[in-house]
Amino acid sequence: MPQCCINPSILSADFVNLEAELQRISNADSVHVDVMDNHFVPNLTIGLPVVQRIQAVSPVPLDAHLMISDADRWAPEYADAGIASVTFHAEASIAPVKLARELRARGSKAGMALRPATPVEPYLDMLPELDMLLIMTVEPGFGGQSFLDLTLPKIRRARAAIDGSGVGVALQVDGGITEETILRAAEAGANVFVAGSAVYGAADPAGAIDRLRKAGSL
Ligand SMILES: O=C(CO)[C@@H](O)[C@H](O)COP(=O)(O)O
Repeated sequence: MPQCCINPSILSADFVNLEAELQRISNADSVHVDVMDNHFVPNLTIGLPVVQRIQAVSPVPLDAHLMISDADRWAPEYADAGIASVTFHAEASIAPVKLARELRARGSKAGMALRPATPVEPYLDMLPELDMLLIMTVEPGFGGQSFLDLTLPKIRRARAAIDGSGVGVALQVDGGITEETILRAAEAGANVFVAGSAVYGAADPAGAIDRLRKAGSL
């Protein structure tokens, strides 16, 4: 039975009533926070002080997805701030193995993300250094895009490598996850699912999370 985590993107939340918004999605396993710097991606969101504020009032752990340049410089600060899981982009790191080790040493889970066009093979040797591998299923930068089916073979290859390695790395997908696409991603081998629009576009976000869990169950 695959683990099925739904991580609604907090960026759609009402920041005035942040605590209440987070309570509406407290049946999620974690809250996925999109940090963008208008450099690694063409969009600008929030930084560490706001992420810390979200963490202070969140009923579930945070999963910070850093879509920022110079990950080696910035990601350890998120770990130092006590963020439960910190994911950096492989394309933004000069020394990804060293960075993953540093995140763990500072008390966070270590996640690494790959853009849709980045192959997984060059990174398979470092699976033991990771708690989570994120395969982006849209081009990072914006919510509301369509799921890219062309990423499915890469998800399958990553699943085979994780199973073959015997390490317990979670395989996360992010982008375009809906009640229609989640099963395809699960069948390919993903077991952690980020859903933004599908949750916050619904009248009942908690109900949407339950429906996604059901739709993605194998
Ligand atoms: O990081 C990203 C996009 O860059 C994602 O987290 C999306 O923000 C998820 O939103 P939907 O695709 O579910 O609307």
